[in-house]
Amino acid sequence: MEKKRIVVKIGSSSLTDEQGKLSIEKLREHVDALARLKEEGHEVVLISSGAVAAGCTGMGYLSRPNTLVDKQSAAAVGQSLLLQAYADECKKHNIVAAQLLLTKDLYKNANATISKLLERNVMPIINENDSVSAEELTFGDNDMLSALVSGLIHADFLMILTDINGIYLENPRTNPQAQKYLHLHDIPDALIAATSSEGSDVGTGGMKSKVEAARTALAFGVQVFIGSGYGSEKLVDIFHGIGDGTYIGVKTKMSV
Ligand SMILES: Nc1ncnc2c1ncn2[C@@H]1O[C@H](COP(=O)(O)OP(=O)(O)O)[C@@H](O)[C@H]1O
Ligand SMILES: N[C@@H](CCC(=O)OP(=O)(O)O)C(=O)O
Repeated sequence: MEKKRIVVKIGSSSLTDEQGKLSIEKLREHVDALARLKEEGHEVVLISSGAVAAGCTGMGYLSRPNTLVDKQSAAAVGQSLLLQAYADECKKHNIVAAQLLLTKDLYKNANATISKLLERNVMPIINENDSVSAEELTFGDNDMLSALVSGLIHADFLMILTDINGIYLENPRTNPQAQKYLHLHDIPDALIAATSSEGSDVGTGGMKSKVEAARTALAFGVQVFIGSGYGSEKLVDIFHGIGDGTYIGVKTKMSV
């Protein structure tokens, strides 16, 4: 099978429990799936949210804070916990993890480093450098960061994992009858207008920021999947076109 360069973005909603706290069980399942993707011979880059959620307990916050400085402080506490958890789980698969904290001004400087890490079979784990970002979520959020990084490193595929299994005509939490898109060739303006920025309690940007990110990634020639999945085969399944979500810019079955 041809080696592909794959960027996987995991949102806060896919890393937290019902109380909004970092779930090591969920994180472990993601790492098992990332390891399977690497076993298939692909280069894998992870963009992971979750620093704010992981840091709330240490800061004494009962729920996700609203002010910028509170979120930045929670991220400062949570980022090290998040990375330690990833490093521990990666080690079980003999994967070395590397942390990159990027800002909008300087993210392009990471290109050579990411390439070198991939060359050495190390898995880059990227987040925004929340505690020094001048304004909240300067990339828009990690969805846009994942699209920009995908373009920067000439990725073949961007997989955006979230707590909902694809793009619906309307937010299914508001309208449970809403129809789901299985495949989109591109992201029309009407879809961006129709999607909501209302997300989960722990997430940022809702589906709107994901479809905007998908449009950016497509413009760079990167194929996109937005959806969810369970178990260690979920990312391999997404790659093979049988993921539970919406494929954008690709035929549902990828050639392998
Ligand atoms: N049209 C839509 N289709 C699917 N989900 C939508 C739509 N509009 C809004 N959403 C919401 O987007 C949420 C995912 O966004 P978010 O909470 O930011 O996730 P993440 O933490 O993974 O980035 C879903 O839980 C869903 O309620
Ligand atoms: N950088 C922040 C996450 C920002 C963000 O985009 O969150 P999400 O919508 O859950 O992907 C953090 O690590 O908590």
